Amino acid sequence: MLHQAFTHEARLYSVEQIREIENRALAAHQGDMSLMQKAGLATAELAMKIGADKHAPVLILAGPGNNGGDAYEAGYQLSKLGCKVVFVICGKIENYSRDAQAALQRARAAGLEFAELDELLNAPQQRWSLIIDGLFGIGLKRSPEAGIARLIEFVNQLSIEKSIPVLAIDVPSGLNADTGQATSQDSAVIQASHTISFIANKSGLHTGSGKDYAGQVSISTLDIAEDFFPECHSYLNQRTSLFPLLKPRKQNSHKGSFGDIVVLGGAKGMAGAAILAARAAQFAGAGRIYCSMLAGAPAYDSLHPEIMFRKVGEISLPGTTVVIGPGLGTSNLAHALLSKAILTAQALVIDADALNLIAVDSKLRVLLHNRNTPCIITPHPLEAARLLNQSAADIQNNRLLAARELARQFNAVAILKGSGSIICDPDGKLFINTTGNPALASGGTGDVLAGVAGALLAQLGNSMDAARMAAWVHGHAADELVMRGLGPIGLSASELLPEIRLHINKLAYHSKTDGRL
Ligand SMILES: NC(=O)C1=CN([C@@H]2O[C@H](COP(=O)(O)OP(=O)(O)OC[C@H]3O[C@@H](n4cnc5c(N)ncnc54)[C@H](OP(=O)(O)O)[C@@H]3O)[C@@H](O)[C@H]2O)[C@@H](O)CC1
Ligand SMILES: [K+]
Repeated sequence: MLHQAFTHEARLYSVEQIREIENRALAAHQGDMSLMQKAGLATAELAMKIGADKHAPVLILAGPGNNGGDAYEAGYQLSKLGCKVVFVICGKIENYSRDAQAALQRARAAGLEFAELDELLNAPQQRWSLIIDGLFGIGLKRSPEAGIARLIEFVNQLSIEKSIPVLAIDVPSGLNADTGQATSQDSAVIQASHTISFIANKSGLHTGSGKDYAGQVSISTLDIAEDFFPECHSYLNQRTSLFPLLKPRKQNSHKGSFGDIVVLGGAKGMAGAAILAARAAQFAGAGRIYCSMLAGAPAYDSLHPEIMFRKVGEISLPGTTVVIGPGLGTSNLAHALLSKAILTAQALVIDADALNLIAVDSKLRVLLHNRNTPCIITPHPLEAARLLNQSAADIQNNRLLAARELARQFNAVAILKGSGSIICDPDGKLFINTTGNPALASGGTGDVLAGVAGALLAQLGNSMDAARMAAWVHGHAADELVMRGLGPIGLSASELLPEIRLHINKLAYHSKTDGRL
């Protein structure tokens, strides 16, 4: 099975799939400990690593379901390790499952401390070494009601003011584990510094708002055997799976070996977008780069004279990889160029205004469908909303579903941009990107991504591989620059270029040369 090539950390399962795995594992009764006891032990072990200590108590919030059961087991294990714990019960315990009842009884029998919610809210000065969030896991169905929402806000405030780590059990409470969104726009979500995800990794921890709420994610499979896991179709887009894609270059190669890129865009007032995409294609290793701008081409790019400018009517597209959209506008000429590109380009990246043109023209969709190989489309949520005739909020509410629809409807590999960009092919195979940060939320970074995707498509010849590598290297370049203090505030799209070049070279050569280029 393909998924076995990926680690447990890299495989993403839906809540529905996790419920199935859990049910099968529960029915099989493997080992002496229940899954909940294992979950509690794994939580306690992580808690000890990230801040639980013997000098200040650990605050443990236990909710109305099995997530609460995990919390009691974790507290019990922590007490055995010498930590003082204080539980706050949130919700009716009459409805607890048998395992959760047993966990609560074990904690009570061990004489552990329980506090009332009001006591906690009225004692903001109490010092805690760690807060464990066991309010809701994958069973969250609606927005936390007022009392629990107030508790979540209280905990978030406390952890920021006093720098207390917050460990979320399975999922930060209030977050949808599939979509990475809160149940409604203003509903409360625990802001965790760490999340321990049980049985499998979950998409919602890595896309949309998930990255902001989950903090550092670790996985515990609860020792469930590999056979219990079904084939999975969603993965994290990580560096390790990109290594084999870009091969070291042969000595006997020439500029024709690495593809001709044609950037089409740059209407009046937006010339910079096309130039950025062209420069990005240069830095990402394309052999020859041409640029045609609707505003009229300059004689040359003085910073990168290697880019060749051609008049719009003079450019030939067959045999080339076209990047169309950066600064293209939506004029009739833009439309005509897009039709021509879809009909004749060997390979294609469609970005920005080219996507807006497709959104309102069903004939262009038909042309896209008739292409033999999927192109790459790179919408941000608003462009995706136009393409799918939805609102941007609809897109964000279920980014995975939106990416799958985009890929299927447009016969494309879609890169749905945003926090945790999603890369999906027309068959529904999906990757969530692991790199990138708010430094990329500035003008021009999308043009750079389109240019890099074009150059990698020309070199790799496969839209999914190119899209995955482009998204990863684009985000990783921003991460590295931010680590050196060059962002997130004020990082410009142009500064990404040399960093992208560095990391593409590392991907091609690092594994072969033990880190040396
Ligand atoms: N089974 C096992 O052995 C294992 C389970 N595991 C653990 O169990 C977790 C899943 O447990 P779960 O299914 O009980 O769901 P959970 O997330 O605890 O919440 C459900 C409760 O919350 C309630 N509720 C929901 N929304 C609400 C709201 N907004 N405001 C108020 N109440 C709300 C809901 O009420 P209801 O809607 O049914 O009325 C129900 O009572 C999983 O994430 C993992 O941590 C792992 O240890 C592996 C072994
Ligand atoms: K939780």
